[in-house]
Amino acid sequence: MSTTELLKGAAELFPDEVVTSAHVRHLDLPFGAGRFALITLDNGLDHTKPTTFGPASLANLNAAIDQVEKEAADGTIVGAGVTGKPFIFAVGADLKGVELLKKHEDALAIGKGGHEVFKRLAALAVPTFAYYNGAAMGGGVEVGLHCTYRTVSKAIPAFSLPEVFLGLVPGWGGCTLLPNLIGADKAVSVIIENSLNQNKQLKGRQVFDLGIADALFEGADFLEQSLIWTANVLKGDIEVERPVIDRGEAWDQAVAKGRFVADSKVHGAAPAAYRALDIIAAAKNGDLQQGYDAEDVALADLIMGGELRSGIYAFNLVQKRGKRPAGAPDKNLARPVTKVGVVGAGLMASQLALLFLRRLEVPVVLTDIDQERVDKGVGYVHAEIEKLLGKGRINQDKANRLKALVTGVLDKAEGFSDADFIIEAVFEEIGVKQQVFAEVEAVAPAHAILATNTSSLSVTEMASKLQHPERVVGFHFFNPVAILPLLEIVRGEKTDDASLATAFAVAKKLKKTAVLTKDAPAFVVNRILTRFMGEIQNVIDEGTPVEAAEKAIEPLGLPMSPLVLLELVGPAIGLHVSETLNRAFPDRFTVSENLAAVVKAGKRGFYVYDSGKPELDPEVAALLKQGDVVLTEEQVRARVLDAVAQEIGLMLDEGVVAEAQDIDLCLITGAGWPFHLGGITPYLDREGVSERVNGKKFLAPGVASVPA
Ligand SMILES: NC(=O)c1ccc[n+]([C@@H]2O[C@H](COP(=O)([O-])OP(=O)(O)OC[C@H]3O[C@@H](n4cnc5c(N)ncnc54)[C@H](O)[C@@H]3O)[C@@H](O)[C@H]2O)c1
Repeated sequence: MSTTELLKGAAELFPDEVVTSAHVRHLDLPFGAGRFALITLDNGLDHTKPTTFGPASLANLNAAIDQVEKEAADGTIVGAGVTGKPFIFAVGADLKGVELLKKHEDALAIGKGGHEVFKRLAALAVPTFAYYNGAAMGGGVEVGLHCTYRTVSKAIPAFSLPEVFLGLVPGWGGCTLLPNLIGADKAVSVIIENSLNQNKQLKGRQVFDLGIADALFEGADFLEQSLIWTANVLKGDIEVERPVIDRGEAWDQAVAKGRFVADSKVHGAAPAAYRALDIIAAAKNGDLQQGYDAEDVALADLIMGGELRSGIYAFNLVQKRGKRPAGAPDKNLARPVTKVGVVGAGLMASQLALLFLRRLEVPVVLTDIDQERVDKGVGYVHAEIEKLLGKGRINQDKANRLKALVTGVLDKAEGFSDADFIIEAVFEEIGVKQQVFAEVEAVAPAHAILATNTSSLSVTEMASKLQHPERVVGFHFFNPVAILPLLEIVRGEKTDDASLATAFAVAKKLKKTAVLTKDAPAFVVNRILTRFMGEIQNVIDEGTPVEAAEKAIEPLGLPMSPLVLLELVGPAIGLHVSETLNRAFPDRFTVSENLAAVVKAGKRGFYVYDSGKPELDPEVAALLKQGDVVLTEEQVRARVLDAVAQEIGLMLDEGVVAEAQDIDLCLITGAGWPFHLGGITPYLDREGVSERVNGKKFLAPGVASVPA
């Protein structure tokens, strides 16, 4: 089948494709280097709608190459280049269309379509150049990899091969060409490590340093500089040197390292990274066509699998729902925030002070119960600003300005009398928090918002003794604050719209993913995690060995095992939250005697790491009192997943969040729950757990589901 026929057939599968044009214009290169054809990829929309490739877009590029091919063959042009519309080069395959594909053969056709078109670029009779002028991802990057040379702008906002992150492989040449260009080690870092590291993006300089691009230019006159460089290359005045690729053992080691990274992130539970690594491993022999064929098969298999649907679902949640939170009140009601007060200068409070300072750049006042603690909190913020300065993330002026904006006081009246937004992060005890809010209300302006970072207590109860409970909101951050994007915004019974709107406006400035939750015990993430961990603890308490209980959860591919997570949270905090939830829902949340004993013994967790790997601490083993019911791994998994599905079902019935999507958004952004699961509800739906437990699926048909 010809490329044109292949793409025409595929176009019917993508009914709503936003079509990218590939416009060819001609220009004379500087220094008399000759006539040049420049293809510009453009979908005709502004830069917020990046250029993508579906079959019709590929057909347009194919037609542009028809023209350029003739000109190259008859000597009309000396070279050809590809660039993008302002701020965007191209961001790859049209995922909306890919999601709709229902047959393996159709998925295969999409892979082949891309390959056939891009390969023609590589086969032109003249040298080709990709000018990465703006964001380049996936298929966009791969178009450029087929060119002879590449330049990149210092100003590009993002550059990545994010396929593995989404549940695919870079399947239009990425897995094959990149290791052949820059070596397996660097290719693995881009394709596997960056993707699995929350889809880390490269900046222009890194693209150049990695050897993906041959030249790096300022954003302001990028195309002009690129064309001058092109002229110099074509005239032989600039010679591009490429490293000799080590095809020996180093290649195998790089692939092994990639497998180690994949194992540590997804524990074999998601296939994409492993499929990509197989192709990278095979690319060692330099046989490009063999690599492209393997890419086609892997891509089609993955498009038909569940991981991609979950990946796209999760991506859309974070990109869309995360930015436009469901249930947020009219943003025009929000009041300005020009000064922030933070009560407590402990672990969370000092991180919060730093965050408010950096994002709002307004005065931030910290307070605590003694001067030493206040000084420690301010000292922490200063030290973090110094670190940012040291890393070149801010300049000296900004560091000085930020440092001058943060102060510490003992007297709340002195610090908070002109603050508009005051957040408390003191001990997790309702009495202490009520007392703190009463003291704050006595000195703060009437319009000031009183926010609480409580992890599990009732916001309504906390506000109940105040004169103005309507200005209290829950503002629950996750530790580490700089890394976890989630912010659960809790509406108390009396919270008014203006206070809530202000909370959402602040969250936006803090660049957090805000999710509105009802004032229910432990809100979203802590409630689900506590039920999840609680059920694992239950099966351990009943008699299943610790190692077997942990192993049963591995197929979920969580970033860490449940008991390692407990260590991170702190067993005492875990116990405390389970006690709160046990008071609220005694039928479902138990307080484990074994966990209480571990906490009482002052242990930081169940494991010791003497051998480098977690092993049950013999002292903890001696403390454990277990029953004699030993479950199989399947039974443990079923118990735990059933418990989670039941809890989510109840939370949705109670209206803790608006929809199941919010649960997934919370788990992804607040607990690092894997993208390849799409949070948790698509997984529970797919595994039949939701229907078994609640009689129905969490998500509507077609959302994040696998094609029938
Ligand atoms: N640690 C976490 O991972 C985490 C995550 C999210 C939310 N939280 C919540 O944040 C809050 C603080 O937790 P933390 O881990 O930072 O605790 P922490 O013990 O590190 O800090 C609490 C600070 O509050 C101070 N404090 C106590 N009473 C005070 C008062 N009356 N006036 C002023 N300061 C007072 C203490 O001296 C201490 O410095 C808790 O509500 C907790 O549930 C904690």
